[in-house]
Amino acid sequence: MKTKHSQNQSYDLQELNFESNLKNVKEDVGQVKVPIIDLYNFEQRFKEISEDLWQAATQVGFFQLTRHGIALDTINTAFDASKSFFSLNKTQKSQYPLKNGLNAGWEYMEQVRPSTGSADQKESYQITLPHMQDLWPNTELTQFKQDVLTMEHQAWSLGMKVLSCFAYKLGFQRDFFTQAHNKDKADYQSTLRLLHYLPQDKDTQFDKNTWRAGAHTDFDCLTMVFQKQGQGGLQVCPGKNADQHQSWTEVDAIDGVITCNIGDMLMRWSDDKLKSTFHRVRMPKPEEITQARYSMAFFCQANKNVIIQGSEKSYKPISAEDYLNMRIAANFA
Ligand SMILES: O=C(O)CCC(=O)C(=O)O
Ligand SMILES: [Fe+2]
Repeated sequence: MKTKHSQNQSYDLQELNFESNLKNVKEDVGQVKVPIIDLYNFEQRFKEISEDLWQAATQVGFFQLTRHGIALDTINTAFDASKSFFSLNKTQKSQYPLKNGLNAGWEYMEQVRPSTGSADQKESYQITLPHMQDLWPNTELTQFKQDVLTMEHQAWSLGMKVLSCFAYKLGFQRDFFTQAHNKDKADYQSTLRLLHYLPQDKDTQFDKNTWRAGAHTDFDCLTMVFQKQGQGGLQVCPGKNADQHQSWTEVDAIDGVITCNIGDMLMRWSDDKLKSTFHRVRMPKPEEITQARYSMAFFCQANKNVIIQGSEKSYKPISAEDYLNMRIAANFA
């Protein structure tokens, strides 16, 4: 477990200063509607879907996808693989440790959010394809790699579909973001993250700074979160700028429905048109306290050598590698 770092630290990135000074947010649960977008008949309905996604991403920053083409079976198989990995004992899991700065491997309560200064109550295993050497638990789990790779590929494909709609609306070629998230290149850095939020002992008391995942915005272009029915707790707070904060709204956890949010990389790339949104995972309620929560998140992160800058040049150009490194450094000691 890592030690706390100062909450009033100052960072080079404006995004991180927002995050470390996150306050003024009402603690009541709000009523913001998270738009639901049906991707049925994607090719034929491309323009209509693009308008719906644009509306959701510019107004709210969070949306949920239905009829997106990833079979429930694929998702459940990946959840089963995830559960089997986290069920290994610590000695087994520690053979596959998180590689420094590379979003690959296993960590246990190592992520400290700038907004809270204390460790998230979770463990995670991350898959970033070019960095998986020695990280697959093939000896313990013979089917794991295959099941997880299937999920990774399908999540990437869907992410590229959604991003093609944003490319179209931003006036880029439709495959602009697909080129920028090229799986065949060594500098690919999109990540599938398996998450296990820890069950808690009934009698443990936590202070109000303890979270399953402390409030944050994501570093990437687009995040897709897979949740399981009955394992809720994800909350969002629309409005990126700390002055505009409203209140937190709980996002429904529904099997097969994918919850998406815009990350800071795409907010920059769109000259702030698309909204990256604060979110967090609350601690379990008393009646849920002994229950674990499993989720999976796919982070579309542009390849390392891609330069992030929008057509209006509102931000200085920065490579996706430098951008991600600064964000990872602020979260992992
Ligand atoms: O587990 C969730 O529902 C959200 C996870 C998340 O926000 C993250 O890992 O960035
Ligand atoms: Fe997140």
